[in-house]
Amino acid sequence: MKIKEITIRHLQMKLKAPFTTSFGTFTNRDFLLLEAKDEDGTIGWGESVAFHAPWYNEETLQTNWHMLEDFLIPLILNKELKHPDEVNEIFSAIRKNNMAKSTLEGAVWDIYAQQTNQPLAKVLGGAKEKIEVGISIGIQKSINDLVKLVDGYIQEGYKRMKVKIKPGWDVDVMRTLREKFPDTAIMADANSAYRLADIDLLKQLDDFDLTMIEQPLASDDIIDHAKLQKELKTPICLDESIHSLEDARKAVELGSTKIINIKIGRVGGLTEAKKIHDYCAENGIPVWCGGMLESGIGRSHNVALTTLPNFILPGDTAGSSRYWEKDIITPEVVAENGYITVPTEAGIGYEVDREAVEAYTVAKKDYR
Ligand SMILES: O=C(O)CCC(=O)C1=CC=C[C@@H](O)[C@@H]1C(=O)O
Ligand SMILES: [Mg+2]
Repeated sequence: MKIKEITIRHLQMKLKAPFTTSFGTFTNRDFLLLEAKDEDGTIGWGESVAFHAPWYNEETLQTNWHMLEDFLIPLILNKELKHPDEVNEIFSAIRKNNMAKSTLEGAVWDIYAQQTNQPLAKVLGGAKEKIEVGISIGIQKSINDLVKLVDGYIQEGYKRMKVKIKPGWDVDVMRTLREKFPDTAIMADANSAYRLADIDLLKQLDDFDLTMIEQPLASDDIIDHAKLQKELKTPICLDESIHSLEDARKAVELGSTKIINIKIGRVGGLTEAKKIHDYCAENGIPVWCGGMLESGIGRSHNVALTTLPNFILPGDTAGSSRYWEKDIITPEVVAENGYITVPTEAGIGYEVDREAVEAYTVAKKDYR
């Protein structure tokens, strides 16, 4: 396969509900969508999960565009590729910038799956016909608002609730949720809001039978997480700290984590995500697929990856309707009773709605 043309589009999609982070609240999702065409005219799609601001990691929509245009596209355009794994190898010469790398690598995987006439899930080595998914809920104005949201999602059939916590919005919140929903799988995502000095407060969360506490400490730490895990009954799950197979190996060997949230963009693409999945499977570390408020393109890649056997915990790949009035794929990703049926068509298994893509496009550039 030889990629002959690439188009990068900046899309701006309005979120159904504002998304609050440590950087503040945003009402739109701005992201890059990459369309690649090979010499046979086969078209593949990739999505950058970088946000418009560097609050989750150091990458942004703009840094991704720069890295793709000035470094990553020139390394791939018109190059003979036998397998998408070669992209990970070619990009190893470039430091970090994983979300930018993943954007282009994902499109190459989509083309490869179409050319071998297989669903993306199958070429990745997945076999599940449906995947179990949960829902991620941001910080709300009141505990009562949160309870209503959780109740609604349980009625929709979602079986796992991920609830963001931070100092002042943690123990009381989790106690109330556990009292209201004694049998529901509940986990907390702290997004690095705590320090090792908060250990006594975090130990109080052990009373609520949480499935895990995601990334309680600094986003670049595995040492303090190892110290904290020794004191906590609840498993720690790392997200932001894990950027590669090597990071995963070191964190597991140190005892910093018992569960890993794999996000394709954060680790540089599907090839690295598979390597982390396989390592964790060999070492008894369950994984699940995190979310980054993706459109249907990124969501379809998450669905495909989650079909691998060690994705044994529900991930954050909710249905398209969780975030979008109208997604850019047809059919949209639909979660029914907490499950998504895996597409069986070749490639990502969804059609791209070009009319919707153009409607959301605020900038675009072609590369040949
Ligand atoms: O995409 C989704 O539905 C989940 C998004 C989500 O929970 C997160 C996205 C990015 C940073 C965090 O806020 C959180 C996470 O850390 O997983
Ligand atoms: Mg997280």
